[in-house]
Amino acid sequence: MKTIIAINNLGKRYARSPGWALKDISLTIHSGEVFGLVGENGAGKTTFIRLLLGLIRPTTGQVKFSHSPGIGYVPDRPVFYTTFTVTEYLNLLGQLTGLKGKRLKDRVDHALHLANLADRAGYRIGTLSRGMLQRLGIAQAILGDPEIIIMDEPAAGLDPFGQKGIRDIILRLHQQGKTILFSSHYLAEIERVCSRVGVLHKGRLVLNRGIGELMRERRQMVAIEIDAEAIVLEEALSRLELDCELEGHRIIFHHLDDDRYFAVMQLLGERRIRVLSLSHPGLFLEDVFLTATNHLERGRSR
Ligand SMILES: Nc1ncnc2c1ncn2[C@@H]1O[C@H](COP(=O)(O)OP(=O)(O)OP(=O)(O)O)[C@@H](O)[C@H]1O
Repeated sequence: MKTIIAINNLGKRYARSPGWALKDISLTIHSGEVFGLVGENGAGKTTFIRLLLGLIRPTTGQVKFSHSPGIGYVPDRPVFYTTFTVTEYLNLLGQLTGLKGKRLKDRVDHALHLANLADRAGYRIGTLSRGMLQRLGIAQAILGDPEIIIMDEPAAGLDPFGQKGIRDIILRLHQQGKTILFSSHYLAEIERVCSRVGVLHKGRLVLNRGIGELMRERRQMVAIEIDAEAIVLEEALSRLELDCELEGHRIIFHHLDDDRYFAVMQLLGERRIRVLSLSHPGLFLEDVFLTATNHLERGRSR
């Protein structure tokens, strides 16, 4: 895999701010990957994106690009001239970046098509819905055919249809070989479109893993639903030294091999507790996120 962005020991401390907004971030972005950045409010996502774009200067470290790739940027709230039509606006932007003639028309048509806005081409921007505006933000970012596209919470505030619209565009861009980096609060979005996820927590990168790798690990996770409150087994399970969480009537095991599985079944048998179902837990990335950011109160019933 070819490195396209190498980030080394990146840190940012804003003037007159007591702490670090971002600290010790080292990360490699590969060409053609879709990298999703998650983190709670104030975790440092926007700061990271601004540093990548060179909009602010790092306090420590550096961002190196393998060559000079074009970069398209979709801010979290793109601002437009609302009296322009969609096509007029994209034409103007294209002209400002030096496009003209057939090439300009082709690029505008391509951007409209990719952002699923072709049927709104003649509409005034002021009449567009929130989801359409967000897609117009993507259309303007891809107008110059950049190699890298960086988006700050592209699906924020959109309904499920709007979110899916953004996901579809990201997947289309990925198919075209673009390198995409975006931040999001929607874990389902990250899970569906990203090849890798990074979790920022209080300015630090606490997790940086491939989605495929996380999926494989997930297969070792097993949730057992029982006909009793799981909390009654807390002591016995901790004596067996099992890595698990108790949630209502569910016990979630992180790595349940055959021997441990047998021990658990024996324990349940002794207590006359019935197993209602066995499954792989559902909210996969949410668990990963919560564990990485230490919010999960392990072993406690909720
Ligand atoms: N211009 C600034 N001056 C001082 N502090 C700032 C500035 N911009 C951001 N911060 C602080 O840096 C930290 C990281 O903020 P940042 O906006 O990067 O987080 P975020 O993860 O994007 O949050 P959100 O999800 O709410 O957008 C926060 O504590 C924030 O208050």
